[in-house]
Amino acid sequence: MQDEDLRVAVVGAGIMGGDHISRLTNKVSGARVVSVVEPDDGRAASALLTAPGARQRATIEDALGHDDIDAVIVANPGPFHEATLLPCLEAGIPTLCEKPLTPDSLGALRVMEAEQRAGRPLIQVGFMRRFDAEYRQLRELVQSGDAGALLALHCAHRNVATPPGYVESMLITDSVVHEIDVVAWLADEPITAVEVKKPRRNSRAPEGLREPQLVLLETASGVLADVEINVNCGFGYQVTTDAVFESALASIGRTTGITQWRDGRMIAAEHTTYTTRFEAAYDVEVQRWVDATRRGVIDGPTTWDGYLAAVVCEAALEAQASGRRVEVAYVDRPAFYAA
Ligand SMILES: NC(=O)C1=CN([C@@H]2O[C@H](COP(=O)(O)OP(=O)(O)OC[C@H]3O[C@@H](n4cnc5c(N)ncnc54)[C@H](O)[C@@H]3O)[C@@H](O)[C@H]2O)C=CC1
Ligand SMILES: O=C1[C@@H](O)[C@H](O)[C@@H](O)[C@H](O)[C@H]1O
Repeated sequence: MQDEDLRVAVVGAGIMGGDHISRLTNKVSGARVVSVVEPDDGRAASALLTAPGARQRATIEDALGHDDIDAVIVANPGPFHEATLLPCLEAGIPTLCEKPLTPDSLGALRVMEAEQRAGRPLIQVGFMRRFDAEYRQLRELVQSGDAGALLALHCAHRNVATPPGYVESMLITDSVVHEIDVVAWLADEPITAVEVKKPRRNSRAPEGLREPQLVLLETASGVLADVEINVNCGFGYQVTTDAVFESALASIGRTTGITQWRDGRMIAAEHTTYTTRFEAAYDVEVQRWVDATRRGVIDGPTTWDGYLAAVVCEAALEAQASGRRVEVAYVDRPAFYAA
C-alpha cells in the first residue's frame, strides 16, 4: 500500500481509544478511522464527531464483516483484548493493541499461537514508553557502554487518583506493566525475579486498595529496578527513572517546562495525566505503526514482548499476595519471534 490511507477500526472509544481516534484524524498522516467499535452509544457518538465518515459498530466481528478495514487499534479494557485480537488475526488484519496484550500469560500464548497460524507478525503492543525520546536516549546510553554497565534503576510511577474499579492487582497488570516492559527493554535482558513490598498505606487511596507499593524487578545479569507505584498521590502524574551506571547517574522524566519566579515563589507546570505526559510518545508510536503497517512490517513491541510482560505480571501478583520473592519462567522463544 503506498498512496491510499490505511483504513483503521478503533475498538473502544474511552480515554485511550478517543485519544487515538483524534490523533489518527488530526495528527497522523496516511491513515483514517473508518469504524468505531464501541457498545456505549454516547461514547461512540462523541468519538464519531472527531472521525468524519466513520461508522459505529457493536463488535469487532460486525466491523470486520461490514467495513473495508486495513488495520485495527485495540483500546478496550485488557480482559477483552484476546477476544478482539483473535478475529483480527483470523482475518489477517494488523493491530496496535493497547497494553496489556492480555492480563494473563495463557491468553498471551493463545494469541501467539493464532498469530503464528496467520503466518506473519501482525500485532504491535502499545508499550508507548519505548517511543518516548528520553527513554530512547537512556537505552542508547546503556547500549553504548559509555557510562559503564547499568547497575540499578529507581523508578517512580505516580498517578493523581485511581478510576472506579481499580483494584490491587491492577497496580501490577495496569500500571507497573509499563515498567515491566521498559526495564527489560532498557537492560536488554529478561526479568528473572520479582518481589513486592508494602509501605504504610496512603489514606487517600479508596477503601480496600493497599498502596503505594514497591515492586523490585531483577534482570538476568542482576540489574535491580525498584518501582514506586503510587496511584492516589493527588499532586500530579509523574513517571521518572534514575539509572545508576558504574560511572554515571542518568535521570529522565523531569518534565517541567517553563518555570516562573513570581511573588517570591517558583511556579512550574506539571502533568496530571498520561495523555499529556506521554502525548509525544503516543504520537510517534501511532505514526510509526501506521507507516510500518503500510509497509507490511512490525516496528515496535511484539506479541512476544506482550507475553513476557504477562508472565512477569503473574509472578508479581504472586509476590504481591505472598510477600515472597518469586522467580519468573518463560516458555522458549519461538523462531517466529526471533529477535
Ligand atoms: N498506554 C497507556 O499509557 C494507556 C493505556 N491504556 C490501555 O488502553 C485500554 C483502554 O483503557 P481506557 O481507555 O482507559 O479505558 P476506558 O474504560 O476509558 O474505555 C474503554 C472503552 O471500551 C469500551 N468497551 C468495553 N468492552 C468493549 C468491547 N468488548 N468491545 C469494544 N469496546 C468495549 C467501553 O465501553 C469503553 O468506552 C486498556 O487496555 C488500558 O490498559 C489506558 C490508559 C493509558
Ligand atoms: O497505562 C496507563 C493506565 O492504564 C494506568 O492505570 C496508569 O497507572 C498508567 O500510568 C498509564 O500509563
